Amino acid sequence: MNDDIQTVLYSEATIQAACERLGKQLTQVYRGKNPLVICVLKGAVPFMADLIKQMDIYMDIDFIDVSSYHGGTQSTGAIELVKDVDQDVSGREILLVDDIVDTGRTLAYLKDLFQDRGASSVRVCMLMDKPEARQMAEMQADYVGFNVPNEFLVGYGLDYQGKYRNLPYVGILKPEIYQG
Ligand SMILES: O=P(O)(O)OC[C@H]1O[C@H](OP(=O)(O)OP(=O)(O)O)[C@H](O)[C@@H]1O
Ligand code: HPA
Repeated sequence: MNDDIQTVLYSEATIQAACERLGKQLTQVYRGKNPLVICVLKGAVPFMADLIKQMDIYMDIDFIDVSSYHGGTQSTGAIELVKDVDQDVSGREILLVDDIVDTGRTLAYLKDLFQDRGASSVRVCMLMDKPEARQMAEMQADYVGFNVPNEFLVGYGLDYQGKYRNLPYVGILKPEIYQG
């Protein structure tokens, strides 16, 4: 699997340092607030696991699964709710945790969903922000690990056709992998 990678953009150590920095920041923001921290499946699993270990606060966690890429490199535009959260979000301070904001469509869908359900706040923590790909200009994350180039990335949760999520770093695939 590692042989399929052309370039490593963010090493394991660089990602862990970002988790530590974000975790400290979020500890200050949420101390005493008992937030509901929601992991956006599946891509955010490695980031969620590392981030929450760096947050020294009481919290609840939950999981939601929405999908728009269906395995390929282009957003299909239509967001599908595959699995909802288990908990009532009304009156809760929500922190959405995801691996990447790209076009912004997933984030727009999720913010609307939780605001409509009466959350008292909805903030967003993304490991990566790809600003050049944004189709919804107003969609910004509140806390971001890295601004990334406008390339299709894999690793640390990000997949191509369901694979590469388990790489401990983020990189770019060799072109021949896309060409089959
Ligand atoms: O800003 P956008 O263009 O909407 O893209 C961002 C979303 O795309 C990816 O999820 P995907 O829909 O591929 O599901 P996955 O996490 O299960 O891979 C990623 O994890 C984000 O949730
Ligand atoms: O760059 C990406 N790679 C994998 N999945 C994604 N979902 C949005 N952007 C990306």
